[in-house]
Amino acid sequence: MTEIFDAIKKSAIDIKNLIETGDTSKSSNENSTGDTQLKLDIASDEIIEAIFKNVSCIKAIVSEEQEKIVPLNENGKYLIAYDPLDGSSLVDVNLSVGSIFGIYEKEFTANNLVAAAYVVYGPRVELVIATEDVKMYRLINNEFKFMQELKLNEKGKLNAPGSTQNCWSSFHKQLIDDIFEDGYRLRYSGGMVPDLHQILLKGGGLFSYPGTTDRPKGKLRQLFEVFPFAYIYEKANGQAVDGFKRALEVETTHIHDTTPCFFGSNEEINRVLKVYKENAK
Ligand SMILES: O=P(O)(O)OC[C@H]1O[C@](O)(COP(=O)(O)O)[C@@H](O)[C@@H]1O
Ligand SMILES: [Mg+2]
Ligand SMILES: [Mg+2]
Repeated sequence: MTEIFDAIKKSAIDIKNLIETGDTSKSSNENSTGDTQLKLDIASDEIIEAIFKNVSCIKAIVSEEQEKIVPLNENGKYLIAYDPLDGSSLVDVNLSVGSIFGIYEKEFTANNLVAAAYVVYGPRVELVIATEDVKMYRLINNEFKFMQELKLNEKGKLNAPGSTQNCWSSFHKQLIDDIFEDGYRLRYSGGMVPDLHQILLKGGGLFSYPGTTDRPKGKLRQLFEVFPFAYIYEKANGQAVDGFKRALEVETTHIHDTTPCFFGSNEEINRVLKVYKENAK
């Protein structure tokens, strides 16, 4: 597994350089979810694939930017699903973005996830790795230095509500309004990685991306976005759910499946579970 984390560190340095100098315009392609790919999405994907190819323990990969699973090394043990550049449209306005990695064994399903990691490209580059615990590293002079272990408190102060309000169900809107009523602060940049990183570092809160009238199954992708962060939040003493059950119990029928998702500290997630149980049909 160390080889995989070393490969992620290497790709992070290359992607940081790409973000600083690369072309932020759109390509003429769409990915499997129907998003127009930016040239940066494609270039980040190529960087990661080229680096992972040389890691013998990686059997296959699947990227948010590619339609199919790519076999790499027949005798490898691990499967990696990744979002090479999460929040890529934010590069244009110079907000933070990230890369997300889920490390699986046997099959790309939540119960086979064995580790997860993400990189935040912000004013500083930080890497968070979750195996049994959750550790944060910072890029200093081209090397990742260990900074701290991350643990969530029982309750936080931040609220990050995703999607468009006019597509929310009325009970979801009520839940979010009630949370603000209780004094939570709005912290939502539109980048899942920096938004979830902020909640982790500030000790807690709620990030939600519900099922909506236009997207009943939410927007965020299970393998590349939701499961890796669910793993990280659980290992940091928090929770991740789809409204009714653990996100890591959500079934995957296709590699590009999405799911509604909620990440946070225990108190906020228990509140979500209660409201959804009482209201959803
Ligand atoms: O603008 P919305 O609908 O709230 O969506 C924001 C979400 O979409 C994303 O940008 C999707 O990721 P990509 O940029 O990898 O497609 C997440 O980072 C973010 O949480
Ligand atoms: Mg993404
Ligand atoms: Mg992406």
